[in-house]
Amino acid sequence: MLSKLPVRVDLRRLILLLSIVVAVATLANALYSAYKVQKQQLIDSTVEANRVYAAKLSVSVEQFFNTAQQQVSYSARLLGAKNYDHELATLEAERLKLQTDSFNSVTMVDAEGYVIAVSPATVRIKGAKLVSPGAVEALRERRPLISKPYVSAVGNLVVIVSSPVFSESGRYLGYVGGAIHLKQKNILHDLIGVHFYRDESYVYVVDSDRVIVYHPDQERIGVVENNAVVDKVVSGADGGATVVNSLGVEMLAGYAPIKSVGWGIVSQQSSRKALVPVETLIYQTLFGVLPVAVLGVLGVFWLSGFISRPLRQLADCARTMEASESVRKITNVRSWYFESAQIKRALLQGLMLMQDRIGRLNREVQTDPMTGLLNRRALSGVLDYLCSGVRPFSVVTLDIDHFKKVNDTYGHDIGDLVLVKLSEIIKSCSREGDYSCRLGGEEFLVVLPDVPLIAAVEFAERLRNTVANSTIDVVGSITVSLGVAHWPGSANEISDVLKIADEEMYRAKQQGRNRVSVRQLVSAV
Ligand SMILES: Nc1nc2c(ncn2[C@@H]2O[C@H](COP(=O)(O)OP(=O)(O)OP(=O)(O)O)[C@@H](O)[C@H]2O)c(=O)[nH]1
Repeated sequence: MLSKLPVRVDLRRLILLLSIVVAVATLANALYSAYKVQKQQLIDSTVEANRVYAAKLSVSVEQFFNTAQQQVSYSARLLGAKNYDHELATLEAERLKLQTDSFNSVTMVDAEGYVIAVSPATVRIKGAKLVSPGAVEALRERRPLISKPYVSAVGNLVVIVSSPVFSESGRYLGYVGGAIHLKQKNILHDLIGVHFYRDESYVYVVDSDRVIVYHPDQERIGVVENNAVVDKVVSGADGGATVVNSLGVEMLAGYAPIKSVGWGIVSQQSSRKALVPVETLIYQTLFGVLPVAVLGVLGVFWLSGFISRPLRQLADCARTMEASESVRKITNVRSWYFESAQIKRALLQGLMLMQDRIGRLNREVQTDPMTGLLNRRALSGVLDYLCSGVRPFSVVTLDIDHFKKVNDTYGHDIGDLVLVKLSEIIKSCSREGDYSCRLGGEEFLVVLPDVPLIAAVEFAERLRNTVANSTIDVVGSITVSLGVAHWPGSANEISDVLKIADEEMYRAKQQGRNRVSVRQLVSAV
C-alpha cells in the first residue's frame, strides 16, 4: 500500500519526520501530564486555602459577635443596676457607640418597645415604638440575642445584638441593642471584606435562610443563594468543593459555619484565575524547551543525512553497476554501520559475480568450444579494435590438407582430435598478443598485430614446418596450406585483406599443398 503513494519519502526525511513526530508526541504528552497533575494540585491547594481562610474568618466573626454581645451585656447590667435611668441610658448609648466600631447604632429600648436613647442622634427614633423583627424578638425572648438580618425602620439591612435589662429585683426593663448595618462600614464589614490576596478571590456570608448577608457586590446582599456549598455550610458543615456560582463561573470554594449565629462563610476564587499559574508554567516550559527542540531537529537532520548517505551512495552505485569504476566507487563508500556494511558487501559480491558471469559469457560467445581458439565473431571484434587504433597487422589463413581423408579413414572423432592438436600447435607458435581463430571446419586464421608481411611469412613457414613435423596419435602427421596478407599492405579494406589471404591459401593448395603463398604487395611494408 505504501508503494502506491505518489511521493516516495527518502530515508533522511523519514528519519526526520519520525523524530519530529516522536519528539512532539513525547513533549505534548509530558506537558499534558504535567498540566493535569499541576492543575489538580493547584485546585486542591486553592480549595484547601479557601477552606482554611473561611474557617479562620468564621472564628474571627464568632469572636466579634461574642465581644459585641459582651459589650451590650455590660451596658445592660450597668443600666439595670441604675433602674434604667434615662440620662444614664443616653450617656451609655453614646459611650457604646463611640468606644468601638462594632455597631452602626446603639438603642436603649424600654419594656414596651419605646426608644429611651439612641446613638448616633442622627437616627431619629428616640421616643418611637419599635416594631421591627429584631425589636419584637428581643422584647419577647428577654435574653441575649443576635437577630436574623432584617430591614430596619429606616431601611437598613441590620442585625441586632441585644441584651435584656433587668432591675436588681429582677424586673424586666427593656433591652440594649447594638445594630450592625450589613451594607455599611463597621468592624464586621472590615473583618469579612478586607483581605489582602490579589487573586480575585472573595468572601460572602449567608444566614441560616441562605440569604446573603455579606458580599463584595452590594447588589447581591439580601439575595437568596442556592448552591451545593451553601447547602453544606448552612447545615453546619465545613470543607471545600468546586462549585458553579450564580453567574455560571466555576469557583474553587472553601466554607465554614459561624455556629453562634447560624451563618456560613464561603471563600472562593474562580478556577480560571486559580489555574493561570499552571498555564503560565506550561507556556514557560514550552518556550524553554523550544530552542532545545530546534537544536534537536537540526541534530537529527544532520544525523539522518549521515545515516542515509552510505545507502544513497550504494544505491547510486547499484544503478550504474555496468560502469567500469563501479567496484572502486562501491569500495570508497564509507559504510560505518552494520546494515550499510552488509549492503556494501552484498553489492560487491553481486558485482564480482556479475562481472565474472559476463566475462564467462563473453568468452563463451567469442570462443570456439572445441579448440578454445577465438571464433569468427571474436575475429571481427579484434579487427575492428586494430583498425580503430590504426595498428597494422598481418593475417595468416591455414587449412588442413586432405582433411576429408582423415575423417573418412579414422572417423569424425579422430578428425576432431586432429583439429584440437592443430590448435595447440598454432597457439604454441604464436606470441602473446597474436589472435588465433578457428573460422569453421578445418579453416584457421592468425592475426599478427604490428607484424610486417615478411615476418608474417616467416611465422607461416615456421607454423607449416611445425605441423608437418608433429606426430598426431592414430593419424600420424598432417600438413597445412597457408596464405598470408597484410593490412594495409595488401589492401585498404579489411575484408579485401582477408579475401586475399584466403585466395593465397587456395593458391597454396593448388600449387601442391603444404606450402605458404603470399600475394605481391601493393605497397611496401
Ligand atoms: N572431424 C571434423 N571434420 C570436419 C569438421 N568441420 C569440417 N570437417 C570436415 O573437413 C573436411 C573438409 O574437406 P574438404 O573441404 O573437401 O577439403 P580437404 O579434404 O581438406 O581437402 P583440401 O582442403 O582440398 O586439401 C570435410 O570432410 C568436413 O566434413 C569438424 O569440425 N570436425
